[in-house]
Amino acid sequence: MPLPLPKAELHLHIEGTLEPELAFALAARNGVTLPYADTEQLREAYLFSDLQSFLDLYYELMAVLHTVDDFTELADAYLARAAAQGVRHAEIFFDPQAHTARGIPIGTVIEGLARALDGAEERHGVSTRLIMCFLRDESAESAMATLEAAKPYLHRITGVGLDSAEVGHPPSKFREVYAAAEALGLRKVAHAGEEGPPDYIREALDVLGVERIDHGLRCVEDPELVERLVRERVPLTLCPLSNVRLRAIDVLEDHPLASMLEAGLMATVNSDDPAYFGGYVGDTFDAVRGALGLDREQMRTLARNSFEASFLDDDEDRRARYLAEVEAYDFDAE
Ligand SMILES: Nc1ncnc2[nH]cnc12
Ligand SMILES: [Zn+2]
Repeated sequence: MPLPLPKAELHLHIEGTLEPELAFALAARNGVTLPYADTEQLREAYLFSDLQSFLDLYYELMAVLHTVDDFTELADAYLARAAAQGVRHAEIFFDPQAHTARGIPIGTVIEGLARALDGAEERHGVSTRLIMCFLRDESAESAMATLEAAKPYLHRITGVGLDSAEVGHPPSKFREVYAAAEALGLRKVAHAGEEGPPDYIREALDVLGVERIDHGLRCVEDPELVERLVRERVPLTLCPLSNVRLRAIDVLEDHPLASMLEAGLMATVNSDDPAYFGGYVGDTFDAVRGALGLDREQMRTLARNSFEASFLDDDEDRRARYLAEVEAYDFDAE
């Protein structure tokens, strides 16, 4: 087997890596009854009409996650899969409010994930960072309380993000929370322009001061915004398979990724919620290459961008090693 193109994954919800098999195993272990007969019936529910229809199932299935070990097992399974697809570095989102709302302490979630991440280098050859996301369809007060509750674990957390149902929940709702996160030394990203309008991307930059935009797909509707994103080299963590499954675009062949690269945008390709959207990040690279006819240099650019956009600023030697691996990658050996 040839080695896959080395890459970083920058947009990955760990709860979105919950495969049906693990969901049923954890349900049995924790005495949770799922409203699906088996994994096959569960998979049949993976037909989404929009972001909300996915989120309903995503939050429902989280009911199987209870213990520190559950979170460790979930993250370790992701890291094994990601490593096999060429991921050398992963910046992993988690949704604490989706667990604390069910009575699971935030410490259980973070300790569980951190145990898997602590072993990731040795077990899988993957370096990691953890990004704590606030649910934008919950209140700003709830987000602030979550940030407060995370204070004993800040040494584990690199940054904050913003996810869940986008439309009607503009970034500006979280102005104070992001200011507080910045004061704590946390890096900042936010989902914007997935289903929401281009102005949400502007707000994420101008009001929240984010360093990357998660998705950012709808920037293409606004040439002035595209020009700014190019000029400021703002990374976009695109998730093409997610966009198809959540009906933001009809078919992968229609995805604007190629034209975004041609426009000079700092695009990266990621999997979002791979257990639900039909592929991990290596599968996603393969899919866009095939559907959009990307050439080898475009693929190399995507890999290079992923490391350049990563939060490896505290470990520039490592970033340089990864970038050297990208430049040395031999497509002829595939
Ligand atoms: N694609 C996505 N958009 C917003 N919130 C999410 N949570 C998990 N996946 C998400
Ligand atoms: Zn996402």
